Amino acid sequence: MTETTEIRKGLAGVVADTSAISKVNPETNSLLYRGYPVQDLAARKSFEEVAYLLWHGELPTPAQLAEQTAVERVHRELPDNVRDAVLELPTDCHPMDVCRTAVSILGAHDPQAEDSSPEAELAKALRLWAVLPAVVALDQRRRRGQELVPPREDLGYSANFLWMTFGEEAEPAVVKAFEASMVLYAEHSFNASTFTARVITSTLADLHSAVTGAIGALKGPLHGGANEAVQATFEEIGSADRAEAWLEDALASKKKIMGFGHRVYKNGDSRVPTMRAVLGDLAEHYGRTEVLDLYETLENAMVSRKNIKPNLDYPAGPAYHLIGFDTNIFTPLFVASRVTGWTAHVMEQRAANSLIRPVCEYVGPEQREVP
Ligand SMILES: CC(=O)SCCNC(=O)CCNC(=O)[C@H](O)C(C)(C)COP(=O)(O)OP(=O)(O)OC[C@H]1O[C@@H](n2cnc3c(N)ncnc32)[C@H](O)[C@@H]1OP(=O)(O)O
Ligand SMILES: O=C([O-])CC(=O)C(=O)O
Repeated sequence: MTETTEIRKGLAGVVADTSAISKVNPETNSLLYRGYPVQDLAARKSFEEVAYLLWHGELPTPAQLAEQTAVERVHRELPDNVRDAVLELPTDCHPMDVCRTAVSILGAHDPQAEDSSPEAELAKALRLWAVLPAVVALDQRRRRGQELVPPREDLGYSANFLWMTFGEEAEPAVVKAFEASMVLYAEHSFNASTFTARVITSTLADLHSAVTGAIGALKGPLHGGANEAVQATFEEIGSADRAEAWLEDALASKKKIMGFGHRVYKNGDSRVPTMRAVLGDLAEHYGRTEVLDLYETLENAMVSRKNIKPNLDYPAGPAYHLIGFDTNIFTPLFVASRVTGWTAHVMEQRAANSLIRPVCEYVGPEQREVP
């Protein structure tokens, strides 16, 4: 390396490959999945249709959707051996550890684990997507000392997810809100967890390994873990009248404010307006509009103090809290959604693979003799 080598810490701004799956445009503050604006997909399409779009590049015809739905509904139940393994895990480990472990075990049992043909990759992606709600729901229930609730084949993906988690049918307004969050979380180009999945795939490792690694990358609070951290912040602050003082203290002690800022968007996150509206609907639905006061006060204070805007995790955290999910389950909800984007990227990477292996500038000691 020469003295003029430019080092891009965190690969910021580095264009590592091409992708046809989604386009994040910070200039226009837009996000397209396969060309479609995400806010329009969230308003008009089901999560099942969006999953199909991400995997296949086009929205499904009714027949294609019916075929995918039939497979998804058959694979909703957690196999006994995976369920038993999950139940063995300590209840004080993080639910992301449970997700990561469950996906790894599912891979070990998958008959097509080592088959990386496009057909097998798609089949594995679909099965994993279908079964993840059962992992998340089981984990929340076992921690609460509740019985497992089996899936229902007569419900759509989101309604069934809520059914398995809470053991009762969710109201349509809640299903709609949850569904929108699943669509918004599904895909976001070369974010850290997706890039992790692509790095793992680039070594020709299997799809379950890529998703297991991606879950590890998503867990951190600088990425997916922020939605949980936002709820913790809200609980620490307590009420809107304390938000400004809390923020002053937090900034004075150089704390990162979770749910704010983004590596790519510098003027707000394209998904926030839609998720903020969803949070507003949920707050009205549950009669909890005081949450919105705190939300707005903290956002306004952060923008006026630092000019840093919220990211998707900021409205998603309190929205999931209102629905009734335990805080430590929020990032696994992100997993259940993002598994669609991750696996679309696994397939795209495999179709035009090159081992991902950057270089670094060595700054350790010069060569020396072993004493
Ligand atoms: C769905 C998602 O994964 S979205 C991301 C979720 N993550 C979070 O919400 C965690 C909080 N946010 C952050 O830590 C950051 O904004 C990141 C990691 C998301 C992006 O960070 P980067 O692009 O690397 O920017 P970086 O962290 O260098 O921040 C640039 C400056 O803004 C400040 N900044 C950025 N975000 C925040 C924040 N949330 N709170 C306080 N200051 C912040 C940094 O301290 C830094 O200030 P400095 O130049 O005075 O040192
Ligand atoms: O793109 C990123 O860096 C993080 C993000 O918003 C996401 O993965 O949804």
